[in-house]
Amino acid sequence: MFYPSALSIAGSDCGGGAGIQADLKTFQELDIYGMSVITAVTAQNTQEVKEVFPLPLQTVEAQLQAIGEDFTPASTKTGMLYSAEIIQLVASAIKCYAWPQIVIDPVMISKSGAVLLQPSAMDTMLDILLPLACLITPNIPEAELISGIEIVDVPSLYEAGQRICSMGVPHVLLKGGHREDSVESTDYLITRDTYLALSSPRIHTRHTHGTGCTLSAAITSGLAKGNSIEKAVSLGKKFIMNAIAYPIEVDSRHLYGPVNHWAYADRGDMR
Ligand SMILES: Nc1ncnc2c1ncn2[C@@H]1O[C@H](COP(=O)(O)OP(=O)(O)OP(=O)(O)O)[C@@H](O)[C@H]1O
Ligand SMILES: Cc1ncc(CO)c(N)n1
Repeated sequence: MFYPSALSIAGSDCGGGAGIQADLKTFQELDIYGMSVITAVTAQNTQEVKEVFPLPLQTVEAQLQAIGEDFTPASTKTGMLYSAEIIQLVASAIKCYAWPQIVIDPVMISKSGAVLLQPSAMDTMLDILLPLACLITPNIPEAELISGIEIVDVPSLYEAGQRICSMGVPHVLLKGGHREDSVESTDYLITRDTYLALSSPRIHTRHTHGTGCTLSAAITSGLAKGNSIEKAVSLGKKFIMNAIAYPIEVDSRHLYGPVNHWAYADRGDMR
């Protein structure tokens, strides 16, 4: 029996709240052996992404190959992929090494507005990466861009999720973190013919840097341990709820403070 392992293919956030850093902290906290393939280095803090440096394709390819030749991660998540060329390398590695349980967090734009996926790369992501995944976790603006449907209420949200399923992915977790009008923060797990609403109280907080990355890494951890998608998503929701609800103050200058990666109440249930 092997120890559960997971791989994150994503960008580096030197501020430690999002990207690869959030993913590895989450894997560690959930007792997963974490691995990383870095696609880009960002110079960012809680206030803004100052610069984005995509890594040379050869550097990304060499990391994918090194992992593929020696490990089979039980599950893999993708985050910031930046370009069509990087997406092509990632899709080839997933197929070549037959990595199972792929979760796509379709990171496009940071909270401060920086481009983390070139607009021209979206079609490549949808055409060649999406069909390899078991789950995609868009926020509302990302789901609107992918589906071409404006989300104004729950029926249009459901329709957008179903449209994305019809593009070749069996499950869509459409995250409601951007619906600021609501008293609940509800995410919807959508398949071609069902949907499940997962709600938690909406917390008024500045500490939302890295919420999406942390949620998808927690779900990927649940999958690595052999849980169903439904169970892994519900465990992930619990993890992010606690990470937002019990913030840590790392520095008073922070704009969007980081979430707390080691703050969930019921560790027994998560582990
Ligand atoms: N203020 C909040 N209170 C409670 N839950 C929240 C809040 N903001 C976000 N969440 C939850 O955090 C998770 C991530 O959602 P969100 O929509 O913020 O993702 P995201 O926009 O992809 O994040 P990121 O900006 O890190 O890419 C979801 O489960 C969402 O419901
Ligand atoms: C590297 C990276 N990935 C994802 C996010 C989330 O938006 C971010 N801010 N930075």
